[in-house]
Amino acid sequence: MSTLSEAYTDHPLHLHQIIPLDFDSVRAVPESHVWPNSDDDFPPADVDDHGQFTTPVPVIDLSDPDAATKLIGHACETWGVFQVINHGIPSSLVQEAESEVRRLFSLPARQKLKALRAPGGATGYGIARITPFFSKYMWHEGFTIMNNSAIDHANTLWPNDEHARFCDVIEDYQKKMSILAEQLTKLIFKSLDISEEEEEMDQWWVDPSTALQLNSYPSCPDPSRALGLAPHTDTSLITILHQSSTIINGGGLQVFNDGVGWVPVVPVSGALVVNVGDLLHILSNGRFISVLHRVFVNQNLQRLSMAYFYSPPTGFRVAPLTKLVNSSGQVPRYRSVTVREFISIKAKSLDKALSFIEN
Ligand SMILES: C=C1C[C@]23C[C@@]1(O)CC[C@H]2[C@@]12CCC[C@@](C)(C(=O)O1)[C@H]2[C@@H]3C(=O)O
Ligand SMILES: O=C(O)CCC(=O)C(=O)O
Ligand SMILES: [Fe+2]
Repeated sequence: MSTLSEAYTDHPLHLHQIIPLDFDSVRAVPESHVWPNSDDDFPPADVDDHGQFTTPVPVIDLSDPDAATKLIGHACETWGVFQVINHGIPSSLVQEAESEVRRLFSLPARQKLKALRAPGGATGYGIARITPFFSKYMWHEGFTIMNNSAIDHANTLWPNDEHARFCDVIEDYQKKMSILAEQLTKLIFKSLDISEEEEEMDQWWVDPSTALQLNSYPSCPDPSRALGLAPHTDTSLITILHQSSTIINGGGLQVFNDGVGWVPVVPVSGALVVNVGDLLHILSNGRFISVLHRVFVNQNLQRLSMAYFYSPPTGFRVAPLTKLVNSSGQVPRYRSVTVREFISIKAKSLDKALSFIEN
């Protein structure tokens, strides 16, 4: 059985597509990082007299899972994203993890480069994998963790015993995220009226593909000319995201909603953001939207986020769920692909990946 990190080895990148800028040393946005002005499409969504968005991203309370199921199904169908509260992850753990992430990105650039992602590798320090698809670089640095890779990289980042706290907190965070991801996936299937036993999923729950992506968006001398993360959809089944509470006027994470436009995902205290990814879009035969999202940056504040990507095992075949297609009299919109195959298609074609597997 291949692992998630092995799925990326067939798609090596060049070092200039991995090494982040030394953000501490720049006083202006270099030409390589200047994006055309996107003021034209922001703020597009309607705002009321108090400056509140009239169509905010749904916030769902998980303390009553039965009540949440319908709301989750509706949010996946209309937005492809929602925020969850009362999700059972202790806020102290989330805060500790955020402060470890801050400690990591506060290291000097030369130190962080010791944990640089290898050209054919999947884990470690570096810029977003989607970089080669754009002519400009993003105002972003990331650190990708898969399975136990945090330990190896943390040893090089903090050669003394300062890595232990980072490893312990991150391990605990990954464990709790995997429980929540499984719970959310089961609720999502329930909302589709699919029970987990119907689709041979035993192996799925035992050996899901998971990754934790730590993101830093350093403060930027001219945020109107830079972009934190370019528009993309996640390859995952679902992504669970914690964002630091920095409220960035007109910035931070934004999601695209057809008919509404780009809408900010305003941080709600204690909430986690849940995105529908491409694999759930395929399984639901396009009913659930793989949400397009992007990140803007701020002049004074660094923004941090932690994204937990949850997918079936890499060898698992993903196709529109039979029961769903049969019961609604639809035809399957997508052919079946293994998770590994889809990662490979996405690595080569990014936003065209779904159309490449369309029937
Ligand atoms: C499992 C993964 C999803 C991801 C690629 C990765 O190997 C780890 C990083 C993830 C990330 C984070 C930023 C946006 C994104 C598109 C990227 O370039 O790297 C996602 C990838 C994804 O969802 O495909
Ligand atoms: O930082 C964010 O809010 C979004 C991060 C993201 O989209 C990702 O890691 O895929
Ligand atoms: Fe994303």
